[in-house]
Amino acid sequence: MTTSNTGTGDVDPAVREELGRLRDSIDNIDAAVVHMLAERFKCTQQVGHLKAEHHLPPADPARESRQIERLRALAESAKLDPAFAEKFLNFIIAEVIRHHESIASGTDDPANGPAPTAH
Ligand SMILES: C=C(O[C@@H]1C=C(C(=O)O)C=C[C@H]1O)C(=O)O
Repeated sequence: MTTSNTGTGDVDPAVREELGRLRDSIDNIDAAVVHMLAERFKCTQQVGHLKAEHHLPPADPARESRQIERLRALAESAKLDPAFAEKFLNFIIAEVIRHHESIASGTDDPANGPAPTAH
């Protein structure tokens, strides 16, 4: 019978140390991703308010196509799976469009980010 390693077993200390070092980097990267996404959503919330104010549609498929082409090329040169990069961007854009629809209909959650200041 095989036993699964739950992470609490008798692991070589050198392996445990290497794992801990790698996980520290993963935690730093995850924090950076969260901060970058938060900044991106701050911008897209402002775009949403601008669009609602000027009666522009929430989604812009032509812009999205250009972004996807660009991101796929960037992913390829970074040795990241372009299909994954595309899926990831589409996932984010879908959420942004949902926010833009809520802003346009006046049902947006203020927790998603403030309206831009008056100009
Ligand atoms: C942010 C915008 O709105 C939508 C969201 C996009 C995004 O998250 O990058 C891109 C295009 C639009 O469908 C925009 O038009 O720039």
